[in-house]
Amino acid sequence: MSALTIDKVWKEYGDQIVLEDISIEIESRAFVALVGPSGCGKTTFLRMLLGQEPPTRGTILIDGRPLSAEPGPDRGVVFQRYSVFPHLTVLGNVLIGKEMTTARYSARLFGTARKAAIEEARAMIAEVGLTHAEDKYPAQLSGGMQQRLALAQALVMKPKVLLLDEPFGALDPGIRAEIHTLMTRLWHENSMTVVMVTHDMREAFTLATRVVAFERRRDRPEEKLRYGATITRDLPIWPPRQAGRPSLIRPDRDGPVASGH
Ligand SMILES: Nc1ncnc2c1ncn2[C@@H]1O[C@H](COP(=O)(O)OP(=O)(O)OP(=O)(O)O)[C@@H](O)[C@H]1O
Repeated sequence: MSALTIDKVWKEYGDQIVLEDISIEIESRAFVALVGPSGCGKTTFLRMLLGQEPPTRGTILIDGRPLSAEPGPDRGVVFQRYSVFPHLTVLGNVLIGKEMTTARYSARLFGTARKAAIEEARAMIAEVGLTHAEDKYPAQLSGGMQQRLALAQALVMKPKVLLLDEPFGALDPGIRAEIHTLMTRLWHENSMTVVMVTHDMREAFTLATRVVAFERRRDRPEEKLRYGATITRDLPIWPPRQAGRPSLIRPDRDGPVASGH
């Protein structure tokens, strides 16, 4: 389970109201694409789900319980850039999360614990197609490979909720299509709920189960500070997609495993 309940959430910075009265239930294993004009508070919303920012008012629950005050291993995040550590190799980047949580002070694992962690990391690296690049550093990877690495780094921690902030926004169209296929597979195979901010409507409709739009209802310059953005649309994708199940209508394209049609 990994359902999110956002109930009457507001976010204000000083006099500026950024988000206003946001309420939404996100069902377990959904893939929500969040769209909206620049500056309307999409990243702020993700940061609240991550636990980096508290709401000014309202509550956010995960599986019925309040979010912990700090980002925890139950939530993973991938940004458009800079999610990975430049001074660690591919393997080091995927291992670091385990090392930090298991060996809190030394950030090093030993013996069988280390062996098990390395095995898990290698399996995850294979999942995202980077086995041949295990010893490379991020600067030696293409943009698409870096984002695959960022996904592996987040997913090895088995997050219940994966938060994506325009993770594919800087990639070329061809590479983006490839990584969309990978993302779809990862969503089907891993038990997680995904919330992704994107500027790209095509991406939203390609990947999501539901597209949610944030917008300011009143946007005159003198009203900008007094009214925040809220949810103005909430569109389920048709035909419906369900994690782990092929789509009824396009099983060849929209499912966990390509059927070879
Ligand atoms: N820490 C902060 N302190 C003060 N204001 C902030 C802070 N973080 C965000 N804001 C303000 O909140 C508003 C929303 O910013 P946010 O980055 O969430 O928008 P966005 O929808 O993600 O934009 P974009 O699509 O351009 O990335 C902006 O006006 C920004 O200046």
